[in-house]
Amino acid sequence: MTIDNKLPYTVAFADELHADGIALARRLFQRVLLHTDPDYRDWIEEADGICNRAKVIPTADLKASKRLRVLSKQGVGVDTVDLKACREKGITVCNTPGINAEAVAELSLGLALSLSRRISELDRRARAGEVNVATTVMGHSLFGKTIGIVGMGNIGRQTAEKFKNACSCSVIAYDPYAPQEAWTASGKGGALPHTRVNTIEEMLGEVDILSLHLPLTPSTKGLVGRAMFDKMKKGAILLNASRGGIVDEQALYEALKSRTIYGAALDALETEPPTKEAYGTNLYTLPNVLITPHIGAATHEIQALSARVVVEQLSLLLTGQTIDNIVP
Ligand SMILES: O=CC(=O)O
Repeated sequence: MTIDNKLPYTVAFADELHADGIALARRLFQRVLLHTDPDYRDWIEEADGICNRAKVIPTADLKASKRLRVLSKQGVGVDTVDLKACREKGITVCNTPGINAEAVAELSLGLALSLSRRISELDRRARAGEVNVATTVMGHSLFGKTIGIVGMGNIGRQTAEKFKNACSCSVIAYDPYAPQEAWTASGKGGALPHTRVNTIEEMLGEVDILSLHLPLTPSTKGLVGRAMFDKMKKGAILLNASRGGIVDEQALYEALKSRTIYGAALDALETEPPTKEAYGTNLYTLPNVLITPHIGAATHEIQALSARVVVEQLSLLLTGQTIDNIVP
């Protein structure tokens, strides 16, 4: 600590993080640089730590950094971080797994409800003054349906629980790496007798909803494509609130256009943020697609909490302490 009781470090915010995190950083650290500040570029010379959310920090900047020791990332996915460059520079990377889980699970349930009950479509049509829409349009119930979860980490497990508790859905799940408790225990008491399968293919013909909760890695890139859509039920919907690159978007477009599957709700796309050019092409033109701009964790509560954790973890690591959430 220095005379003003602040840690003698400069910390940069590369991205928009919740004001609670920034306020905490201002209380803890001697200098805080926001990406909107004119002197933000100083971070390369001066920052000991950097807080980030979704921005890709250029590899050249990481390599050029003079003092950077810790990159503290909000959220669980680290596909936007050049981990190799960080490793080579001795920069420790940490994230905030688990904190987002409830919010992403809530969104997944919301997307499924909106798609199957056609909520956003009918909202648009009601505003456009279409009459008798309520009597001429029908959706599908979620009650009693079967959801297939791919990836039983924190988010996949919460999603399973939400669909089961809210809509009495049966759960089939695939995750070769998840620990035993993922299959038998719920967070809120009571057993969750999920059916476990050894391959994704095994569940495809059974599920009404296929929900993806995986990281984007070389082995998951393009994992969900034509071969899988062809095996799904005609009435099935795909939910993706994880990462865009996991789904082959051209194959999805074709499956939706030909009604091989019923619909898709996507909070994650291969190109983010969705560009102006992309509107009006492919997926964006289809009525049976719902798109949200990667808002899985975008609640006031979760953003405030996880921004504070990002800063706390940064201060622990800069002061030589250890934490659980270090990314290997
Ligand atoms: O996308 C959000 C996250 O990585 O947690």
